[in-house]
Amino acid sequence: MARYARVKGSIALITLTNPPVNALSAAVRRGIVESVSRALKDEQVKAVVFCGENEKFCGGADIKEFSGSMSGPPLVPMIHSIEAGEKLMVAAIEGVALGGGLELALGCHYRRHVSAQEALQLGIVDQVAEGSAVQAAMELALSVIGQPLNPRRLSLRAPVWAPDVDGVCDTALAQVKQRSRGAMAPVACVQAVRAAAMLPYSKGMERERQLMDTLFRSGQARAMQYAFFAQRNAGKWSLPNGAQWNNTRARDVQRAGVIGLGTMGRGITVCLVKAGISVVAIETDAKQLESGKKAVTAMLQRDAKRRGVSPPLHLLTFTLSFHQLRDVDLVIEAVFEDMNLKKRVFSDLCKVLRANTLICTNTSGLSVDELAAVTDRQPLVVGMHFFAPAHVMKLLEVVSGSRSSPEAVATAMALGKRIEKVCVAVGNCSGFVGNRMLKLYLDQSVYMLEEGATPEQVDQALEEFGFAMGIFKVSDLSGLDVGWRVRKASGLIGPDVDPVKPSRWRLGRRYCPLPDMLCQQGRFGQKTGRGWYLYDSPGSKEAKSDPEIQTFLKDYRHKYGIIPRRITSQEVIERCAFSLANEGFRILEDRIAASPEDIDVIYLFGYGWPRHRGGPMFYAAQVGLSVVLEKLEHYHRVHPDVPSLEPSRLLRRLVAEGSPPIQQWKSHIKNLRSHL
Ligand SMILES: CCCCCCC/C=C/C(=O)SCCNC(=O)CCNC(=O)[C@H](O)C(C)(C)COP(=O)(O)OP(=O)(O)OC[C@H]1O[C@@H](n2cnc3c(N)ncnc32)[C@H](O)[C@@H]1OP(=O)(O)O
Repeated sequence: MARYARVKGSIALITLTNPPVNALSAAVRRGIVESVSRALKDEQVKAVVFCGENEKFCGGADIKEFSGSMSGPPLVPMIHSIEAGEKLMVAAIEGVALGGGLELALGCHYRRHVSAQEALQLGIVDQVAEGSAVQAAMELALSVIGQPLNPRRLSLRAPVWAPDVDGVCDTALAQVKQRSRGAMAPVACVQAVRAAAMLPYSKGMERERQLMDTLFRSGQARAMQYAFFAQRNAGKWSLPNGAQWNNTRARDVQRAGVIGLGTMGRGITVCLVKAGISVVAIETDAKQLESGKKAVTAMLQRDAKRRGVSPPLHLLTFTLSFHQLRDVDLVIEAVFEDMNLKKRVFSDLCKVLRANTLICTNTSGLSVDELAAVTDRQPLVVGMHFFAPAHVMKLLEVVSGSRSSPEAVATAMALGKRIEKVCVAVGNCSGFVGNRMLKLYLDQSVYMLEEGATPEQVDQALEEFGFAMGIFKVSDLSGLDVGWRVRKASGLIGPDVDPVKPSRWRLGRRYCPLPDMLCQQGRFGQKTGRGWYLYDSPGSKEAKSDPEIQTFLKDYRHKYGIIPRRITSQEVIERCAFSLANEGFRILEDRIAASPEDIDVIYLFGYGWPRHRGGPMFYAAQVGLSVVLEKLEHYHRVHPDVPSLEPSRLLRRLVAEGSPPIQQWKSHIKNLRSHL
């Protein structure tokens, strides 16, 4: 809707009213068209000022409408009629002016913005005002009423022609194509800029419309719209006992403790302090404490310098003494990923913490219930699974154990939001959601190496699909020794395993010993300068093909009598993506995740899944569930020794029920026990 009011005698004030961000829904567009027409007809009105309710100009087109049939006045003709209007039009921009909101502002003859110095420099706005933008816009309108409008109409401006504009666009296009990894919209943006710079206004607009039509109809647009709402819905968590985001109060956290100042503990400390929370950071070793202190201080100083503020170092206490934790509201344990060590820390914490202090564990997959069981406060224990580097990565899995209280979950979710993470509440199982699925994706990748692929081929296929980095590059970055240690701890590698020709069969299923064999050679990835790839020196980042790995793989296949075959990019994507989705369906069956959207958000923000592909569950829906089922059945027939390739019950059920849209999957999961 749009509200119309006449103010200061000669000004029509049109207020966009569609909370929370005044998106341009059909009703809003209709309201604008009617209000503009009224203003144009009213002889007393000399100028029109547009603003948004609650000091938010406009968040753009209403994305919710994109999935249905569009009704109401179309956006572009509406903006054209404003621009062509015979009365002065001014946009009073406060808060946001995004997408169609910015277009509406650009259609006006004058603009202002409350904070965007950069927009001023770019010539997008004419003045930056302190105080009320609406008042400033009205004063501006009154001061320019009567001046000719044609020079203010953007459609009448000559294209910005530079002699080398074509070359500049070619260069930009090449760069964008490389960076966008298959995403169509960034490429179309450069093409639209080229059209704007080189063609007359109407032709440029026509070209933009064509580009927009293509994008609008694409699966990528659907994926991005889905990802947008999935991200926002993830915050609206619910537990089977009825507790949910809007009926459970989170506790206020003023002071927190962080246990362990390794890579994760340092990143978590930085996040908390940046959000204004006092942190007591604990180490057991003086040297480690000192190096943690230096690293955290340096990170905060760098960040503060970038933002032109002073680093909040006064919020930090570094200590070797657990007793300093007695006043904190919440503790995040971030010690080494070792169950016994974590249990010891949890018992020690209970001796010093107040009885009502929450204990959170930053584990990437250990049982939250098992850890909670050693404490005197099981309802106050939850998992907070951060992703490395913790001060950079947006994702936080909040793990609700079987005895975690709604208040503890609410507090961890609220704290995550406060430190600007995208939080997803998940249930407790080995690996939770993200790493439980990752295991199967990693398995498929190494099986393909056994069968004939190289790390380069697998990575290239994944990067062409849109991942920022292929799985083998990611493994080198995170360190191959991490998984090796986990496999040792879980008994998959031990004294019984032949070090020269290890078995390819463990726990009744196929096992690929290649990663273990690499670790035995000291190839831990970037940190040792050698992993699946070769690096110039330990710690360097540029991955180069390593002929030794090619020979190693050849020898390995020869040793085990494997005849290598050509593996296509299609097979790489199918085996990786469909394995992920298949485990995602099992996770939904087990009720470890509340919805497919939550799983997709985890993969988008924690594992580099390309946004223009929505997430593994959305991708499966887009490819078609019956196709995914057929492919999984095929791969399971070919690899009967890989039970995880067997299609999940839920996938079969959904296909049998006619492959309903992803939003309806939840209602097809009935009578299954929930862990959330
Ligand atoms: C009819 C014409 C069709 C063709 C038009 C072609 C040209 C125009 C294209 C566009 O305009 S596309 C849309 C461009 N706009 C955006 O992409 C903005 C997206 N929104 C945001 O980035 C953020 O939401 C924000 C505006 C910066 C606000 O961020 P904040 O963190 O303050 O709040 P959120 O939690 O993100 O959002 C609050 C609430 O509002 C809903 N919402 C936000 N933007 C839109 C929108 N454009 N359409 C519909 N709904 C929107 C969001 O889902 C949240 O809802 P709830 O979760 O609270 O229900």
